[in-house]
Amino acid sequence: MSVAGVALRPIHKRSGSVCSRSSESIVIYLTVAGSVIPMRIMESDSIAAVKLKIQICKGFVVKKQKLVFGGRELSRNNSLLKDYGVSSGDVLHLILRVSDLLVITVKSAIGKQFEFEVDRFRNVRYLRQLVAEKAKGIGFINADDHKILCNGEDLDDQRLIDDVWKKNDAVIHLVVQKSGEVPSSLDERNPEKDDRKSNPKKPPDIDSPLQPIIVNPGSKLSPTIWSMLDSTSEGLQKGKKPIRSSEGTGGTYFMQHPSGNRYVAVFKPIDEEPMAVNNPQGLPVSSNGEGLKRGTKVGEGAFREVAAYLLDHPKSGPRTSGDMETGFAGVPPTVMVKCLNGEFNHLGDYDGGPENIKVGSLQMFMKNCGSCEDMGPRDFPVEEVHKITVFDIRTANADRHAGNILMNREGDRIVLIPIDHGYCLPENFEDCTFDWLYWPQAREPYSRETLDYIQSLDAEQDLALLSSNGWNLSPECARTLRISTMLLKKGAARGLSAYAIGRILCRETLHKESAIEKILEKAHSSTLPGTSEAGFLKTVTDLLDFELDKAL
Ligand SMILES: Nc1ncnc2c1ncn2[C@@H]1O[C@H](COP(=O)(O)OP(=O)(O)OP(=O)(O)O)[C@@H](O)[C@H]1O
Repeated sequence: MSVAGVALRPIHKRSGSVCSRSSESIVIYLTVAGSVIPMRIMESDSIAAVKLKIQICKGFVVKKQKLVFGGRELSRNNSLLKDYGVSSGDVLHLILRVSDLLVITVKSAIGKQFEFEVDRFRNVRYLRQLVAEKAKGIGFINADDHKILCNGEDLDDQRLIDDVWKKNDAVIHLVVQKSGEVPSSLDERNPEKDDRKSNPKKPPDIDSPLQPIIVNPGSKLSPTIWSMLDSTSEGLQKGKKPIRSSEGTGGTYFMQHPSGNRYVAVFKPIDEEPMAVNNPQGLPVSSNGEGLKRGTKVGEGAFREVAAYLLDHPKSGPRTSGDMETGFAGVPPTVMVKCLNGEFNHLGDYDGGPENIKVGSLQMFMKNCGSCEDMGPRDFPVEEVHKITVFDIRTANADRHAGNILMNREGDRIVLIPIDHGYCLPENFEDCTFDWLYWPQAREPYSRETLDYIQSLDAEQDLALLSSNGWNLSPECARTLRISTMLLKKGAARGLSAYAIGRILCRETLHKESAIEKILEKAHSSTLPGTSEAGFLKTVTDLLDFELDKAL
């Protein structure tokens, strides 16, 4: 992944065209990182065109932009600004998804060159450890006894990579040079910078800064989840601070391993979700409680994250208490926790008291080499795409863009890891969007194994599972799960592809209702008031059968 994702200077200045006045143009105001930028655009511009203009005039690359207006993400690129109700004088919030990973090239004094992808919030000490590891492999001895220079300057171990990068181009060129005597441990080199040394008696924020929230005492957490909780908790107790991700619209924190050498988990507090009171991106608080996607509520994202993990059954069947198996789609293990730390975004002063405790989802940090946004879909294995399509269809996911699928390499094979499920199981289908719909793999038939998995799904069992874990879905969300599961099973049984099934859930344009929305409308108008849920679903089933037969 390249750091050149967000160019901070205008990429191209064109006077007299996109940034200039026109008789049909309107002025909107973009708020970004605390500043307000007026922009002249055409009312009939599509969202894609506006993003392109922002790129041309302001230098922020299109795929790193998220626009929010009136509490709603302007996520459909082919829709027009006016479709979303934007008019002259309106204020749009621009959120920039800056990548956390930087590509760093390190050159040794003897000309050997290494390339690393390093999180921008890591420090130089961490980079030196990476160099040492790599150097060992090629017999380059005592690499740890070298110093790292950038433009001739000796970089202190505690300097953040982000800080170093700011003064440089897309790639940092560092030189590793043998030093006279470099102390091997951080404590020897700069004791006052280690929290524990400088203040050995400083107590941890609370006795146990992190605790799982277990609603049903009968349900057991898996050893994998316990190990994630233990490492995160120990990391916090050792002063390893949560590090806020620069990506995303909500507060997402990387939780460090006690060694400080890697991340173990990702914490998302409910009060920092988009449009919640403590959102660190400065999004306005939701006026009606609705989240960024239609049919979701602010503050429920963390529950949805946990529900996604619980519902992602392994191939062998529904997750039982304490189960460690990876789910069919590979949703990372996720649990609800409470956590206390001064690094989180707090409205008032932080005093470490009980009112500062945050509730949110804690998800295992998954090793990755970027997201599906970073490359075209051509090389993704069909089965990897299919497992995501199965999950998204059955949960009617309203936020499946390519940035929410991480990629990892296992040998030559690319493995896809679905993340960010805070908008799955919405109350309605209005904002269902699947980026994979236009990937070629979505048109391939499902394999026998996938078909068997799909037929094993049971929405009633799923609802009971969520309920036993403390989340009783609202009747509207439960209906979504029932209908989506039914659609997936019926479509797959007819031999339809993920594309053919998925497109029934998605709107083509902002105001054109999807097939499933039309079916629900028809079902409503053809059932009498007071009809039972089972009766209503029977009508939906008949209409769905008709729609699916049309797709054959
Ligand atoms: N389980 C995970 N393992 C590794 N990295 C993760 C994980 N979850 C999230 N991330 C990283 O954190 C970033 C922000 O997380 P995420 O996309 O879930 O936040 P968000 O605020 O919900 O985003 P969005 O604006 O897309 O809704 C991701 O782009 C990804 O790089």
